Amino acid sequence: MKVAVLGAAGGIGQALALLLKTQLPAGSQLSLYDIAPVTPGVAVDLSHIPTAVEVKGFAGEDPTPALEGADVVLISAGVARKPGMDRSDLFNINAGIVRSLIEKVAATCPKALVGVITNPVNTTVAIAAEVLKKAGVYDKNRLFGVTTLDVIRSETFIAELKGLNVADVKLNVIGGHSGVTILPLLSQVEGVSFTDEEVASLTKRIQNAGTEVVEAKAGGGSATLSMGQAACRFGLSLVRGLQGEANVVECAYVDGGSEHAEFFAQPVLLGKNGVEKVLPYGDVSEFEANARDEMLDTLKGDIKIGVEFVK
Ligand SMILES: NC(=O)C1=CN([C@@H]2O[C@H](COP(=O)(O)OP(=O)(O)OC[C@H]3O[C@@H](n4cnc5c(N)ncnc54)[C@H](O)[C@@H]3O)[C@@H](O)[C@H]2O)C=CC1
Ligand SMILES: O=C([O-])CC(=O)C(=O)O
Repeated sequence: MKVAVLGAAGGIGQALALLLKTQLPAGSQLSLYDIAPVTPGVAVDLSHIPTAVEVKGFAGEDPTPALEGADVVLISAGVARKPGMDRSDLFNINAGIVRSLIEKVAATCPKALVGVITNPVNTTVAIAAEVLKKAGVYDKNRLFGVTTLDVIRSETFIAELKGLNVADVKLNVIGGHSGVTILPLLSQVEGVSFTDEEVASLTKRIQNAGTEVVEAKAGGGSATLSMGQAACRFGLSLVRGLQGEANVVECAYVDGGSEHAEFFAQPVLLGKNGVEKVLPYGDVSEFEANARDEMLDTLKGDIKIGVEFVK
């Protein structure tokens, strides 16, 4: 199994690479690429950790050597937010970065499963899809916007609020990955009940959790360590699916035939071809149904910007 991380010298990339070095199945290859010249050194550093995962690092303008033979590609290349910015403010720089990296993926490893972390995810995934379509290699089952951070934040905040063992908290987070498009389905958490006030405040906290980190880091960037963990969880789930493990389910932002939007985050069953099956996200409360319906104009607008960028 070969996993490539693009943006590997960054805050997310280095955390993710460390977790993958220690958690990928024995015999895997980890391929690190970033424009930053430090990247081969990051790989040398990681290579001293005694696990049966081979690490190689590549820097420079061309990601091709890092992508050759990749089964999974995780992309966190790009710029991160500073206080006062919205995720959509990253579009001007990150749209072009994602477009050129996906062009290389299309040319080098078109069958790879691709997880896009780079913001604004609602839009960068649409860009990736259009680039893959242009190259004639688009397979909707192989492209994912990584929304796992919304899921792990929800699990953490719910467990904290309700005094639960976080390992027991499971829920779907649907929609997209910014502001009101992030919708945790709190009504589905088993064994707890929330007051209307708790639902409103917890939903808002989860939607604004990225900003919570951006403000706390005071100009030093956005979430990197929790995102490294989230991307590792998602990347390992992709690998487990590819290896034929049964019942591997994650929420992700996919082109899954949703009635709501062209791309929509919801649970998917992962397998040897990426998405084996798009799963229903289940019953929702009245609050959640309203929040879902109200987000759709924003989400569709974000998607349209991505499609138009490539066309
Ligand atoms: N999907 C999600 O839930 C989350 C997404 N993000 C996003 O992830 C992205 C990365 O965040 P950080 O790692 O904190 O940023 P960072 O600035 O620490 O790292 C970004 C890395 O990308 C590299 N890079 C820039 N252009 C490149 C190119 N053309 N090819 C290869 N590498 C390139 C830079 O050299 C840098 O090492 C941001 O867009 C951020 O908004 C952040 C947190 C959560
Ligand atoms: O908020 C940001 O800019 C980074 C991000 O996507 C998150 O932490 O959820």
